[in-house]
Amino acid sequence: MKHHEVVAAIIQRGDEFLCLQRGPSKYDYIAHKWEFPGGKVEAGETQQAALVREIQEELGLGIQVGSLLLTVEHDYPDFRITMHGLLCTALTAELTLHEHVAYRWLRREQLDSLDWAAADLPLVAKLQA
Ligand SMILES: Nc1nc2c([nH]c(=O)n2[C@@H]2O[C@H](COP(=O)(O)OP(=O)(O)OP(=O)(O)O)[C@@H](O)[C@H]2O)c(=O)[nH]1
Repeated sequence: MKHHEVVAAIIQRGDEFLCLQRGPSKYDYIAHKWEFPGGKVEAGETQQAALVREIQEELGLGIQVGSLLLTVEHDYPDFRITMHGLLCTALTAELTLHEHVAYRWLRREQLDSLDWAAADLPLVAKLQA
């Protein structure tokens, strides 16, 4: 089965976290789910560089990458991911959705109100712990 190394940015602003909703997908278990922005790490790229690149591409946002919150191994029916969730801060205020369909800034205790991608549930649980 295919395996991807993925980085996800848990972007904090004050006491709120940035949550993004994916649009349609060929995989129904991913479509319209909420996630932290990010994507696949390319060959030869560091996790930090991949995250800065993805957040610029997806949101037009500059970020400072901080520490690792958690690495999650998750098996979806058609592929596997190793996802590193890194704590980040936004360097700019404005964001534009280039790939996602919606965004929300939510406080810790509100995070479990969203329909998250399955791989993100351990990240959400750790933020709420
Ligand atoms: N970015 C991101 N991907 C996640 C999260 N949770 C999760 O299961 N994934 C999955 O991890 C994979 C990451 O791929 P992506 O589509 O975001 O990455 P990418 O932009 O590099 O992909 P592409 O250029 O191949 O379209 C997707 O299958 C996505 O569904 C998450 O919180 N953030």
